[in-house]
Amino acid sequence: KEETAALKNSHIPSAKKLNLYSFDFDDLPLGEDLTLQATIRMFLELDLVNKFHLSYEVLCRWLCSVRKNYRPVTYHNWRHAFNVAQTMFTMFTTGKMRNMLTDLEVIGLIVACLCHDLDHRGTNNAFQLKVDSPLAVLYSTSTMEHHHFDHSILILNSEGNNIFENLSPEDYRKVIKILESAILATDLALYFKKRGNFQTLVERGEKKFVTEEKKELLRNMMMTACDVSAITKPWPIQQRVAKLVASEFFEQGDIEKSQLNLKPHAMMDREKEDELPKMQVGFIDAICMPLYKMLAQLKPSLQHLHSGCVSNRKEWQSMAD
Ligand SMILES: C=CCCOc1ncc(C(=C)O)cc1-c1nc2c(CC)[n+](C3CN(CC)C3)[nH]c2c(=O)[nH]1
Repeated sequence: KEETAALKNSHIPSAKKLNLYSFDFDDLPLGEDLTLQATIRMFLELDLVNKFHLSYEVLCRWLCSVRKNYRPVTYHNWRHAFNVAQTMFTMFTTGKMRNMLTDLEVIGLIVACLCHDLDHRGTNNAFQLKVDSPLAVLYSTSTMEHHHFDHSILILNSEGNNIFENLSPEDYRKVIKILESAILATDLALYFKKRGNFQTLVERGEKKFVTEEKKELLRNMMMTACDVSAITKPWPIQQRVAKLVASEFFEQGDIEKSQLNLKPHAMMDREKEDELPKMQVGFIDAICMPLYKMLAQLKPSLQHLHSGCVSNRKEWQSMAD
């Protein structure tokens, strides 16, 4: 398609120009095409095209397919996936995590970030069950996350979209396993289940994460850290994103009230909008802060994420007071 050719023949701006190495990266100034070029730039900066003999044209076609397979929902759209991937890129580079991971893990995680919310409908797992969506029949747990992974495989299996076509059969099997585990890990229910194990390792001063099990645990904690990384951004960015998240939550709450005659979760009830700052502080304390604290303990070069989260918590707390 012409979109693939346009991207393939376009001049890709430098990482410096795109501010890709910053934990304070803001996608707002970038137009749609520039988000695709910035993603290509990340693959080039990580030298993934050479290391895995990626066909540049297939990479461009695959990226156009991924973006097209995100629905234009209020928050869980292409830009969310793009931002999550940029945080992962910055954790690898500025955050100095790269030397803890193999090349296969690096490409697996970047692809997982870009694909982790594919075909999201702007509603959560609980909602799928409430409306008896076919997805809930297919997957009773981590419903959406299983669908996002499925959709990732669907795209890879489409003509001219398999970026992993030149990998050895063994590497192919490994990277798909990394992809599946990483995408499923974005279900916060799984994060809660595994966080204790990670805490034990970090408190014991684990630095290497050598066994397969420990590597998978680290990768999956990184996925959650990237997924909620908007909570660490400079306040004006965090406030803008929180409004998008809140409106998507409220859209679901509206449906639950009007069409399902159900009382929505407070977070999804626009009549409780004044409680959002308090809920954000709760979300930060329950989910975000412990994770960024552990990651900063493991790698001091990740401290910026923790500091951003601390400073946004102060902003939300002052709004709640
Ligand atoms: C202002 C509040 C509404 C917007 O909310 C947000 N805005 C931005 C971000 C972000 C990552 O930047 C994150 C949130 C945000 N996300 C939340 C999530 C994850 C889907 N949960 C689940 C449900 N609970 C278990 C029952 C844990 N509670 C949240 C919350 O209170 N805020």
